[in-house]
Amino acid sequence: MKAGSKKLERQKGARQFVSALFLGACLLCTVFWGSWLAALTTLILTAVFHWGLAPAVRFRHIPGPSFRPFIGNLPELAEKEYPELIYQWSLQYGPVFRLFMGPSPIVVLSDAESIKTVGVKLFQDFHTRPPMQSTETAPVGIVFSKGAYWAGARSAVMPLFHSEQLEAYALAIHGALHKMQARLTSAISEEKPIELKRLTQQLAIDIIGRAAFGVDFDAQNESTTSPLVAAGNGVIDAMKFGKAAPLDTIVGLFFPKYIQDWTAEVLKRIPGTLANMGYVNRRILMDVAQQTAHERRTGGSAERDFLTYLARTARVKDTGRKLSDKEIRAISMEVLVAGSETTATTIAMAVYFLTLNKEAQAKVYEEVDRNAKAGIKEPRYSDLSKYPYVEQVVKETLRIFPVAPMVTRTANRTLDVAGVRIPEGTQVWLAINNMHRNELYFADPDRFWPERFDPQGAEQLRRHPYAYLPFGLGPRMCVGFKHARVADESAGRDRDETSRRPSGGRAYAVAQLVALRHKSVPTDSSPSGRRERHQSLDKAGLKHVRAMKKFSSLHFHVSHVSEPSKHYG
Ligand code: HEM
Repeated sequence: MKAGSKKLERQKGARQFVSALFLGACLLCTVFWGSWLAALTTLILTAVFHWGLAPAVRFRHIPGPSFRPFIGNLPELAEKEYPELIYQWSLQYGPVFRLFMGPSPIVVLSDAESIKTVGVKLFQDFHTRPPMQSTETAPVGIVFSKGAYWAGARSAVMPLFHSEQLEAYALAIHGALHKMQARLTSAISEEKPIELKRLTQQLAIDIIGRAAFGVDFDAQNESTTSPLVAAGNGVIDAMKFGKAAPLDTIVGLFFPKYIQDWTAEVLKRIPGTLANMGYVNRRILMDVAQQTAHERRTGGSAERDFLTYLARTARVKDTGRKLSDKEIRAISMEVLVAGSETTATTIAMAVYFLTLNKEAQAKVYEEVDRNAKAGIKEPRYSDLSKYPYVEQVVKETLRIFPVAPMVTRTANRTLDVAGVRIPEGTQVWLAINNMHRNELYFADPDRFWPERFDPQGAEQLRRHPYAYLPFGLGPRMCVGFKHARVADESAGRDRDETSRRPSGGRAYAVAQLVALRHKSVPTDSSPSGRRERHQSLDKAGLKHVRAMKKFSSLHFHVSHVSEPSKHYG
C-alpha cells in the first residue's frame, strides 16, 4: 500500500474511532447512570461530529460556497434553478469546487480535461452513478447498476442501437409524426395555441412506446386518457427533484443506502406519497413490458421492436446468458423514461430556438426542401448525413440546453483529479452545462449559432474533444447515442467522429419536425395571463431557457404547416 493511502486509511480509522467513542460513551451513560439527558447529549455530539464537522474538515482543501451544518447548500439549491447556480459557483470558485447536498459532499468539475480524466481515463475508479432515489429495478437494468453486471447488461442492449435497428424504427417515428402533423393542422384551423412541450412529450412517448414496447400508446390522442400515458407521466413526475422531492431521496442524502431503501419500501405502500406514485406507475409499465416480452418470446410475431430483441435475441457478452424477465422489465422501463423526456425536451427546444432565429430557420427549410425535392420525404436513419445543418441545429440546441446539465459518478477509492484529492465515496458532478457555456470552448456562448459545429469551422477544429458532452462520456455514455466514442482517447479520432456522423435516432424527429415548415411565434402564458412575445433569443428568449421550469408552460401559435410529402406531391 502506498504511503498516501496508508495515511488516508489511518484518517478514516481515526474518524470511525471518534464516532465509536462517542456512541460508546452514550451507551455507558444510559446503562450505568440511567441518564437519558447525558445519552442524548452524546448522541447529538456524535451527529454534529459525523455530519457537521467531519465533512467540512475533510473537504476544507477544496474551495466552494459557504454552507450550513447538516443541510449544507440545500436551501440555495432548492430556491434557484440549480444548473444556473452551479454555473455561477463555478465562475466564483473555479473549475473544481465543492458543495454540500445536506451533509453529503459533492465535487463539481467544469473543465474538459478533468471531466475526461474522471469519465474516461479513471473510469474503473469512477464507474458508478449514484442512485437518484431508491427504485425496485436496481440493481438490475443499466442506469443504476454496477460493475461486471452493468457491463454485461449494457452489452446485451447495445445491438439495439446498431444502424439496421435504427433504420427499422423509422416506421414508428413517421407514424407518430403524421399524427402530430394532423394535430397542428387542426390547431391552426381552430386558431388555438399549442403547448409545445406537451406536444413533443406526447410525440416522444408515442415514438418510444412503439419502438420499445411495440405498443401504440396513443399519447397524442387527447380525447382518450390512456392508462399507459398516465403511467409514463407518473414515473417521470415522481423522479423530479424539486421542492417536493421524494422523501426517500432526501433520506438518502443523510443516511446510508440501506436506510434509504427501507424508507422507500415503507413509503411506496403509502398512497399519496411520491414514492408510491413512482412505484405504482413503474409497475404498470413493467407489467406491460413483461406481458409483451412473454408474447414475443412464445409467439411468432415479426415485430422488430426493442422488446422482441430483448426477449428473443439479446445475450450478455462473455457469458452468452439470456436476459431474465426481471431484467427485461427494468430495461424497457428505463428506455422509456430515459428516451422520452430527453427527446421531447430537445425537440421542443430546437423548435423554440429556430422560431427565434429566422436565419437558421431559413437554412433548415432550405436543406429539408432540397432533400424533399431529391425524393427524401420521410428520412430514414441512413439519410441523416444529408441533413448536416439540421444536425448542427440539434447539436447547438443540446449545447445551450443540455437535457442533463451534469452527469454524476462516485469515487470508488480516494484519488487525485486535477491536483485535488477526492476521498473515496464522494459524488462527483461532471458539469456539462458549465463547459457548454465556457468562452474557452465556445465563442460567444450565449448566442444560438449552429454553424459553430460546422465540421470544417475553426471553432469546431480547435475545440477540446471533451468540451461538448450532451450524451455524457466514456463507457457509461448514453446508450441512445448511436456512435458512442467508448473509451476512445484519441483526440484526433474523437473530433473526426463527432463532426462527421449524425447523432442517432433523435435527429429523425427533428428533421421531420422542421420539415413541417412551421411558422410560429412563441408566447409565454404567465400566471397573470399576460402574454410576452419573445422576439429574439438574446432577450427574453435566453432568460426563459435558463429558467427551465417556466419552459414547460411555453405556448406556440402555429400559423402554417406543410408536410414535404404533400408539398412536393
Ligand atoms: C436527446 C436525447 C438524449 C440525451 C440528451 C441523453 C442524455 C444522456 C446522458 C447525459 C446520460 C448519462 C451519460 C453519462 O453518465 O455519461 C444518458 C444515459 C443513458 N441514456 Fe440517454 N439521452 C438521450 C436519449 C436517450 C434515448 C433515446 C435512450 C434510449 C432509447 C437513452 C437511454 C439511456 C440509458 C439507458 C442511459 C444509461 C447508460 C449507462 O448507464 O450505461 N437516452 N443519456
